[in-house]
Amino acid sequence: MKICRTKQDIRDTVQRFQAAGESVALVPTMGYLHEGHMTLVRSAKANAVRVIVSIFVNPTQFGEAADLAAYPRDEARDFKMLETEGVDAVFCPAVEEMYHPLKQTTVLTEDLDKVLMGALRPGHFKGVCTVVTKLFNITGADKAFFGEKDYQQLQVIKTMVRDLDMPIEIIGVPTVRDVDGLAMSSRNVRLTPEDRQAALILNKALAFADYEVSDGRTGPDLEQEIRDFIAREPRAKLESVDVRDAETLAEVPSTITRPVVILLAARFGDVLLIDQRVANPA
Ligand SMILES: Nc1ncnc2c1ncn2[C@@H]1O[C@H](COP(=O)(O)OP(=O)(O)OP(=O)(O)O)[C@@H](O)[C@H]1O
Ligand SMILES: CC(C)(CO)[C@@H](O)C(=O)[O-]
Ligand code: BAL
Repeated sequence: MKICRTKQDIRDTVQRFQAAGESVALVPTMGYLHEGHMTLVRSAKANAVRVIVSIFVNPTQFGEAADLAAYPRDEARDFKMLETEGVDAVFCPAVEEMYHPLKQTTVLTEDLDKVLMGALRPGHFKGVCTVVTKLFNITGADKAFFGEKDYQQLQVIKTMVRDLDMPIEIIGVPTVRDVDGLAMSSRNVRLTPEDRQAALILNKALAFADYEVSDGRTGPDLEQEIRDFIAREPRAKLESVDVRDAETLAEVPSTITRPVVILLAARFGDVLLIDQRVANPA
C-alpha cells in the first residue's frame, strides 16, 4: 500500500492506475477507522479495480475547537487496517499541504447548507463540500463512496456533483451497526460506558418511527412521538428530530407516498451522535 503525503504523489499514483486502464474508487475519511469505513472500502473494491482512501481531519468543517481537538486519531492502526483490506494507496496530507495559506474559495450547497445538521453545525457543510471538491480534484478518482449514516452529507455531495458537473460517480453505502444496534462512529470511543448504553435509544427510536411510518404516520405528530420516545432515556440530550423526503430532504406532507428519512441528532455527555433510517409508507 502506497502512503502519499503530498497532492502530487497521490495524483501521480492515480494517473498511473488510470493510464493502465484501471478504474479508481476513492473513500474519503477522517481516520480512526472502524467496520463502517471497512464496509465502504469493500464496496469500493467491488466496484473499481483500484481503491484509494484519504485520511484527513478537516479543520474547516468543525465548529467547536474542542470537538476538533478531541477527534480521535491513530494513523498506524488505520494503515494496518487498510493494508489488510488490500487498499492500493492512502492519501494523508498535513493541513499545510491541503490548504494554501491565502485560500479564499469555498463550495456551498446554498439551501442544504442551512438546514438540519447545517443549522446545528453552521459552516459544517461548506467545509465538507470544499474539502471533498479538493479531494476529487486532487485525486481525479472515477467514483467515491460515502456512508448513509451521514445522510445529509451524502445528499449534499450528490447535489454538489450534479450542480457543478463534477466528473465522478457518488455511491452511498448503508449504515453499519454494532451488534447491539449502535451506528458505528469514530466518536463512539469518547462515550462513557453509561452513555454508550444510553445511546442505543437512537436505533430503538428509529425502529419505532419506521413502524409508525409504515402505519401511515408522518409530520409534526410523528416527530413529537419520536421526541417522547427518546425522552425515556434521561442521558440523551436531544438536538433534533426530523422526518424528511428521503431524496430531497424537503419537509413532508401529512400523507406520504414516497420514502422518508428519519434523522436524529443527540448528545450523550459532550459527544454529538447522529443516526438515520429510511422508511417506506405502506
Ligand atoms: N457506521 C457507518 N456505516 C457506514 N458508513 C459510515 C459509518 N460511519 C461512518 N461512515 C462513513 O465513513 C466516511 C468517513 O466518515 P468519518 O471518518 O467521519 O467517520 P465517522 O465514524 O462518521 O466519524 P464521526 O461520526 O465521529 O465523524 C463517511 O462517508 C461516513 O458516512
Ligand atoms: C467526507 C469527509 C471525509 C470530509 O472531510 C468527512 O465529512 C467524513 O468523514 O464524513
Ligand atoms: N462524519 C461526518 C464528519 C464530521 O462529523 O465532521
